Amino acid sequence: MSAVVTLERVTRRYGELTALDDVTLSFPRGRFVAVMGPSGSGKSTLLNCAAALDPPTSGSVAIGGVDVTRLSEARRTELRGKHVGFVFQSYNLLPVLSVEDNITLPLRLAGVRPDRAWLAELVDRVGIGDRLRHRPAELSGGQRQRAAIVRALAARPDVVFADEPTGALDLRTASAVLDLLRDLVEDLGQTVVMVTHDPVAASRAHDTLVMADGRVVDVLASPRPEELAVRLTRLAMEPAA
Ligand SMILES: Nc1ncnc2c1ncn2[C@@H]1O[C@H](COP(=O)(O)OP(=O)(O)OP(=O)(O)O)[C@@H](O)[C@H]1O
Repeated sequence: MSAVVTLERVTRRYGELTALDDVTLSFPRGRFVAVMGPSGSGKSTLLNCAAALDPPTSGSVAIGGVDVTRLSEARRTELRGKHVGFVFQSYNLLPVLSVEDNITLPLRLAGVRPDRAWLAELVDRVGIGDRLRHRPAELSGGQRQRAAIVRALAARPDVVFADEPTGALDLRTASAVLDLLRDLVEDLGQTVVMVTHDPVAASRAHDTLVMADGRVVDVLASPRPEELAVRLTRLAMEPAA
């Protein structure tokens, strides 16, 4: 399995605090990987480093074979625009733009011509074809997240990072969005890395990384939600090293 994103001995410190502690891992192409762990264990820091948003204090990160730790801020921004997609808990859609303009905005900012056939396929797949001319406020939470998923995939990125993508959704809508993400991985070979606090959400991924104190302490293949819940409860009860 080829790796889309590779972290080699990545450490991220904030002053005295080590948020990410010598992490080496890779995200294989076409996998859906969940990242779990207690609050403060380093999940967001891992995501930010792996997505070239935040440079590590030491170690290296490669996306699509390019060592992003050696790039200038401007080149990292350019690389993200073309190779990395993002999905957030709060959707991050611009309220004044139509859904369609929201979807194509990152492409236009990155100077990439939208591939209309690809966008039509994505829109059709996620089922928001009749909502493109609406403003985000006129959509349900689930529809907004579907629009945000189309936006994330529009540039055919190497990898999509999703930070609590179902955190603001009710159970049924969340389940449908997770099905959609899993289908995009299975059918299109997309790579998705998802941070979540929800063991049920994580159980829909192929693999789950469990973090504690800035390290990856477990990699579980297709874990059951109960198994994850027990593991996380134990970690939350363990005193920090
Ligand atoms: N910009 C920052 N400045 C200083 N400390 C930070 C910064 N970002 C994160 N930290 C610290 O780094 C550690 C890891 O934070 P991180 O946000 O990665 O954890 P997390 O697992 O995502 O937590 P949560 O589940 O609560 O979002 C925490 O102790 C946090 O306080």
